[in-house]
Amino acid sequence: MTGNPLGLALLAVVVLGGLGLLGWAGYCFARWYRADAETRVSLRQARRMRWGWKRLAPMLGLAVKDATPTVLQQYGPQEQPTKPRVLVPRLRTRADVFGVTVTADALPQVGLSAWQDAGEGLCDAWGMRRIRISQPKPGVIVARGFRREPLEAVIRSPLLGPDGSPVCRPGQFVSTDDVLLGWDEDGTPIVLNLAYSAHALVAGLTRSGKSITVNTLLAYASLMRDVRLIVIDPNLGAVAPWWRTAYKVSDAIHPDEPTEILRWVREEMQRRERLFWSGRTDRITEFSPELPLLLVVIDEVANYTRHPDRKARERFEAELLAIASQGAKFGIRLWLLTQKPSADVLTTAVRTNLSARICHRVDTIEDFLHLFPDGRELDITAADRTMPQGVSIASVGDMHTPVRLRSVYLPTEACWQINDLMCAEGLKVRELPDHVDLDKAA
Ligand SMILES: Nc1ncnc2c1ncn2[C@@H]1O[C@H](COP(=O)(O)OP(=O)(O)OP(=O)(O)O)[C@@H](O)[C@H]1O
Repeated sequence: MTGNPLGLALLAVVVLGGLGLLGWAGYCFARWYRADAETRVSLRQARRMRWGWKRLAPMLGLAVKDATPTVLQQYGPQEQPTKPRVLVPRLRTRADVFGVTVTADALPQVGLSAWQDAGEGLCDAWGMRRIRISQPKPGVIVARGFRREPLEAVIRSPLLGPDGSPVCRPGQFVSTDDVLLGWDEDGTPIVLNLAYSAHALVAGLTRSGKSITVNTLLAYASLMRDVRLIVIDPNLGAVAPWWRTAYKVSDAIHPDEPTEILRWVREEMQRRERLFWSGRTDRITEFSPELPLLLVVIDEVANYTRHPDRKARERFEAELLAIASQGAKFGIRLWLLTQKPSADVLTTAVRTNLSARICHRVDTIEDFLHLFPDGRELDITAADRTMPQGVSIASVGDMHTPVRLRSVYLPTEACWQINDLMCAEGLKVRELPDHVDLDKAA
């Protein structure tokens, strides 16, 4: 066979085909292996959709008959009339935790409106709860099928493995990496970029999901090698997991200690001002372990801004305003959390500088309007008793209009575990307070 060129060519084709098949099988296995349980269900569903497509498309009027004879039919024997061919749009599928996205070629007479008419049939045949059909560009149809509603699903943070323990390592991220906050109702990921964003305000009634949303931010930030965390929380809830590793922490109820921390931040801003001269710039855009981005998170800020000690309260507010209005260009990011976002909690001067807004369920439309002044024109509101825990109205980054956001689920226990990891790598900054005995608590 070695001397036979045809044999050699055949052997090469078989070997290459075999290798291609092996590569494809490897790719499918890797995709399957890396997927979580929900994505695996979607992957199975996507396979069924592809297999049944040739039969389904003509039934739903998404195929066309082409009577043009092929070259063979044209020049071959002409005894029988040529049978029209059935053209079915080519289908590509992409599975994710919510369902399957189908991309198909539009055919003549089978454009967007034909797909929209077939929407209900597709929904039933593909076993979806909802389907959204769009045409992102001429000739391409996208049908997004939802097995699960993104706003109803509880989706664990990608920082956690299937058993709920962290699958991340300290220093894994940098401030320019996107932080996945959650998904909107169409399953579009909502991300935040600490380096390119500014300050933020998070509001919502108690148990509406503020801490879980901010856990994600704190967890990613603590794993960024060019970010330092400063956490202030009079209720201890948000600060406790980060007590050992954050750069500065406070659980004081009186405003004086937090004011001291904010004063240090403001002095740091003054120190950084010199860099503007040497760098011939008016803002810091690049961060490093030596010049880190400072993320300041203050939970239940109303505790300080409405504290009965008027003088202490005013000192706190003065520092807060200085950081809110000037801090961003010096590499400071301020995140304020409050149950009630009213004017007596945060002055308009502070509030207008908090450009990212996340509003979990609030009591009144006025509370919602404090975050979204044009809220009456929106068709969504957070003053809604049916709004589930973990869902908010959010406007972050360069979003044009606010969206409903389902935050990823990162429970506080997981934050403790991430901090255990950091401590194991020698990143402990301080011991837990004297009165805390973790062994006893366990
Ligand atoms: N994204 C989410 N996915 C699933 N469940 C969530 C989510 N967010 C919140 N929850 C549920 O809601 C509960 C309350 O959330 P969280 O502690 O974040 O509320 P909170 O607004 O911070 O309350 P408080 O102001 O009292 O601290 C959580 O224990 C969890 O069970």
